[in-house]
Parts: sequence; structure tokens; C-alpha cells
Amino acid sequence: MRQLIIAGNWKMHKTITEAVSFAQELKSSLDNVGTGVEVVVCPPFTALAPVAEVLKGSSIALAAQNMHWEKQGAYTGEIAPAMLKEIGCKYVVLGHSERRQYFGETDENVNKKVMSALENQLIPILCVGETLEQREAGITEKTVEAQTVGALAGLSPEQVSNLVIAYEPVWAIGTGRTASDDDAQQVNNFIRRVIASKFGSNAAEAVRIQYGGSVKPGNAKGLMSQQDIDGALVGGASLKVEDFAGIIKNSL
Ligand SMILES: O=C[C@H](O)COP(=O)(O)O
Repeated sequence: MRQLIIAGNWKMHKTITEAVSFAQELKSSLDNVGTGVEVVVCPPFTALAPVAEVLKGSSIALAAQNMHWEKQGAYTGEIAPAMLKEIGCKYVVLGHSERRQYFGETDENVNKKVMSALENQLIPILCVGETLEQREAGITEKTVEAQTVGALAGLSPEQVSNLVIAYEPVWAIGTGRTASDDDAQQVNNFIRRVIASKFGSNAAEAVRIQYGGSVKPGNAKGLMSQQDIDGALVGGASLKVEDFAGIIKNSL
């Protein structure tokens, strides 16, 4: 049985002050939520340490939204994996479509980041997903397979078992246009079959595969009750405690 994992990706939102008060409020509103779901927040870099302080002793985990693959060096503006580990991050979001689209990330870069995260005991939340053009051209599976296989090249089945994959159709991100429960289930199931063929059935059974793209309190239950959907990567609706907590509670 895979534990649900619901992560709130704040993207480039919230100052330190806003992030800290959000974390305090979220902590108290999830007091009785139980262990059926793992809750993760992904603040911007500047708010990671202050939010880590607020979350100390709670079951809410911390994730960064990106990192460099190198240990250290002359990479102005970048953040190394050990820096995230030191703050207390458990997860790191890698290969988000916004990173691919606006910052030129390739499957090769994402693969280096996945390897480096694992070497530093950070669990990748690997994002994959097709654009609207790719969906309309009938190449959703081909696209998602290439991203998945490319990002996971060189990993062992054990390493794959422990990571999280987020299927995020680009056309559903921030658009209010969610994939139907069936469409999301179909692609998540396809990803699981890709993992099975490359890394074996144990890894495929264990790996958690989220859905992301306009997840809200009202559609969370339908999506989360699909066989191959093991959680959500939430953007816009993770910025308000009421909405994010609503998604978590409705998923159980
Ligand atoms: O990382 C989160 C996703 O990009 C989803 O964003 P959204 O919930 O605003 O559509």
C-alpha cells in the first residue's frame, strides 16, 4: 500500500513573513490529519530555513523547488544539494515544466540533478508531462516515457522505488483545466508500466506517482481515489491554507 503524498509547490510566491505564518496556520489545521497522507510544502529558497524552524517536530516535510547537480562551484545564483539537506529538506522538485520551459532544462540536466539529489539523501519529486500540442498530436505517452526514462537513466531499482514522480500535463497547470480522473489515471498507469519494464515490478509497485495540474478541494477526491494516483503536486491551491488543507482532507 503506497502512502499518499500531497505537496504544495508555492513557486515564486510568499515572502518569509507570509511563508512563516502560512506554515504555522497549516500546522494547526492539520493537527488531526493522521498518517494516511504525507504532507509536503515547497517554499521558495529564501523561506526554506524559517519554514523548517516552524515545522520542527511536525510531520509536514520540506521540499525545495530546484537545485544544481554540482556539489559546489562557480555557479552564480545556484543552490547545491548539501545546502538544502542542511536546512532540513527531505524532497526536491526536479524537472518542473516551468524549469523546462523558461530555463531550458533538458532530460539530461534533470538526470544529473536526480543522481545528485540521491547522492545527497534528498528524494526527487520528478515532474513529467506533455504540452497541449503534444497531447493533440497523440504523443502524450511517447513524451512522458522519454522524460521518465531520460531522467532515471543509470538509477538502480531500489533508488527508483523510493522516489516520487509527478505527472503534470502542462496544459492543466495553472489553467483551471484539470485532466479528467480517467485521463490522469491512464497516464499514471502508463508511467508505472514504463517503470516496470525498465526497473522491474517491485520498483513499479513502490514508486509513488502524483498528479498535478489545477488540483483543488473539489476535484481531489476523484483524482486521489484512482488506482495509480498516489498524491498531488499542487500549485495555486497550495497558497491558501483553507484550500490546501481541504485538498488533503478530501483525499483521505
Ligand atoms: O507544481 C505544481 C503544478 O505546476 C500545478 O500547478 P497548479 O495547481 O497551479 O495548476
